[in-house]
Amino acid sequence: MPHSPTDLAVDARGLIKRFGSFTALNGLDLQIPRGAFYAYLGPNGAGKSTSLALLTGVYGPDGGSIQLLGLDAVRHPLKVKSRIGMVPEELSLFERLTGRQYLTFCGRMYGLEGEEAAARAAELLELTELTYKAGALVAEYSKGMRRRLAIAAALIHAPELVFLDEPFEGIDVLAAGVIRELLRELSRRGVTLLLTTHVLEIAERLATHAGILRGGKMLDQGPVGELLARHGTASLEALFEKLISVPAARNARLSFYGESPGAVTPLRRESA
Ligand SMILES: Nc1ncnc2c1ncn2[C@@H]1O[C@H](COP(=O)(O)OP(=O)(O)OP(=O)(O)O)[C@@H](O)[C@H]1O
Repeated sequence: MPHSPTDLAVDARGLIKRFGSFTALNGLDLQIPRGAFYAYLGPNGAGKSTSLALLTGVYGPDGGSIQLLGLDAVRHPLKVKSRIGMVPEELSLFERLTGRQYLTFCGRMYGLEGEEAAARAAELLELTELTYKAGALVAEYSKGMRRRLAIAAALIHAPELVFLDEPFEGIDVLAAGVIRELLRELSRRGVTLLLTTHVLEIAERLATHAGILRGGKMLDQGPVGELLARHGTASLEALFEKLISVPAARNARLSFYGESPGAVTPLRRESA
């Protein structure tokens, strides 16, 4: 059954984005029902990060429309930004603040009173298991800690819709479990989540809905059960393989290694 626009947290239609003569998004449609946990899947270069940059107002689209939470995101960017959260793939945090100061600063940027921002920062540090690092400068955080801090920062204003671009990148197994639980809890509370990941096992565990894009176009999207049934596949991984053609690299040759161990052709040195 088609969704009415008010049922949709994200309703992007015909999105176009060009970089010079290259078309990165080529009429992309993306629909996410409110409350869904949407796995946004596609091979490297499919256009996932570019489309998230458009949805969150980093770039303007060259064509198409974007409705977020029932609002036109191009015409009302500030109203929309106050209700959405984003964890980008490339993090740029304020290195000379401590983790606690950074989160409190983010809260203040969204208009929270000082005490409220500090209280929320403390809760989020606890939830992302960063309390023990709260007083250290962000510059001293490891890659996984930085990502967890970015997730905490994206939640400080209690957004109704959160975009997470590769949130599990660089996070160890235990911390990944903590973040997965945090995302599940948000989902239970009705927050709409979009997650990009190349680890399909994560998508498999969390997603209620999925969309698969390639070459800047949506190949198919919908509730996970319906998608799998439609394509006769048993898992998102099988669906991904079916919809995305086998990369050319699989048929490429490795000519300069021997067939068996030790059979590598030795380097020939130019004689002096
Ligand atoms: N600033 C830019 N200038 C030129 N081309 C760009 C720019 N940003 C992205 N592209 C191109 O747009 C296409 C989509 O890139 P994008 O980063 O959105 O892909 P992605 O699906 O997020 O990939 P990945 O899984 O590798 O993160 C790619 O071909 C990329 O080379």
